[in-house]
Amino acid sequence: MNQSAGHSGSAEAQSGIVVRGVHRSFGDFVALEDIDLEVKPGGLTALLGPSGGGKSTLLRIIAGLDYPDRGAVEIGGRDATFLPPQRRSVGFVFQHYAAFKHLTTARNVAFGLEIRKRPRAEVHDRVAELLELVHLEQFADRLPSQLSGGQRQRMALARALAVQPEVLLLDEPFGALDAKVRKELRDWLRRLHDEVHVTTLFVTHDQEEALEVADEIVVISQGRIEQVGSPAQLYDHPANEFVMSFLGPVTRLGGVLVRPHDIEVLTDERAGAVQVEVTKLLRVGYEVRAETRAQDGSTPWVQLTRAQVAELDLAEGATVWLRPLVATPFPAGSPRAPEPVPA
Ligand SMILES: Nc1ncnc2c1ncn2[C@@H]1O[C@H](COP(=O)(O)OP(=O)(O)OP(=O)(O)O)[C@@H](O)[C@H]1O
Repeated sequence: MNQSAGHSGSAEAQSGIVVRGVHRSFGDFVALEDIDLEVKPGGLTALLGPSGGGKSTLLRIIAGLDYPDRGAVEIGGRDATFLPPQRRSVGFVFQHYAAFKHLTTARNVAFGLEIRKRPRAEVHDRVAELLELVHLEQFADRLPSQLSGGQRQRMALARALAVQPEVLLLDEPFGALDAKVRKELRDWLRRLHDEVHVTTLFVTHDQEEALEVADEIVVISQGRIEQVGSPAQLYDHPANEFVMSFLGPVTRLGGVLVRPHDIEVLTDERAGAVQVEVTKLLRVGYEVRAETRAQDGSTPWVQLTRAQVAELDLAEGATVWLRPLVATPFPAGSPRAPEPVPA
C-alpha cells in the first residue's frame, strides 16, 4: 500500500484531541458535564456508551458542528473551540452518509480536493490511491445507488480521508448496516487504521465493536466519562459497576457483581460459597447457561461449557454451591449500577 494515501510518517499523524471542561446543556438538560478527555495521537479510540449518554454531542463539538457552553477543544495542539468545521482539519463520517447521488464514487472521493482546486493530476492519483485503500478500485465509475451499504460507508471514509484531515471522527459509521457487514467493516477499519495512522475517534453503543476495534475506549454515560482505558483494562479492571455491566454480561452472586464465566460451581459446601438450586440449563452452541436460585431469592447464572456440565454431572433441580473465581475490582455498591440484564 502506498503510505502517502494516508498520514503515516507525516507530522499531522501525531495530532491528538484535547477536550477541557466541556459543558453543554440543551435548556435545563445537561448533555455533557465538564468533560475532560485526551484522545491519543494516531490512536483508534472508541466513544462508547448507552443511547442518550452524550457521545454524538461530544463528537459534534469536536467536529465544530456544535459549540460548548464552556470549556475548550484543542486539535493538534491548537485551540479549535470556536473554529468552523472546515478550519479544524477534521474528516467525519456519519451513520447515514450523504453522498452526491449524481456523482460517481471517484468524483465523490475527489470532491474535497476539487473544491480546494488541487491540480487535476494530483486529484487523479490521490483518488486512485484512496480507492485502493478502501478496496473500491473496481467501483470507481459507479453511482452511490449502485453500491452496497458497506461499500458506501467505505466510500465515505475515502472521501473523509481525501483532504488529509488531522483527525477522523466517525459517528456510528456502520450503525445502519446488518450484523455481518458491520463485522466485516469493523475488521476492515482496524486494518485501515493500521495502514493510515490518523487519529480516529469513533462513536459506538456496541461494546463488542469497541472491544474488538479500539486501542482505547472512553465510556460515557449521562454526560459524564465513567472510565478511559484499553479494552483489557476496562474489561478486567472496570472502575465501577456501570462499566463492568456495560462491557459484558454480569450477574449478582451474594450481592456482588461477577462475570458469569468467573464463577466456580462446587458440588459440596465450601467457605464463601453460596448454596443454590439449578433451575434451568440452557444450551447455546457449545456453551451452557446455568440459571440458579439462591435461598435469599436471588437468581445468579453461570456460563459453563458442555464439558464442564458433563464433568459436574449437573442437572436441573440439583443443589450446588457457587463461588466467584475473581475478586470484584471495585468496592461493593459503587455508584450508578444498573441491575444486570439477562444475556
Ligand atoms: N439539539 C438538541 N436539543 C435538545 N436535546 C438534545 C439535542 N441534541 C442532543 N440532545 C439530548 O442530549 C442527550 C445526549 O444526546 P446524544 O445524541 O449526544 O447521545 P448519544 O450518546 O449519541 O446517543 P445515541 O447513541 O442514541 O445517538 C440526549 O438526551 C439528547 O436527547
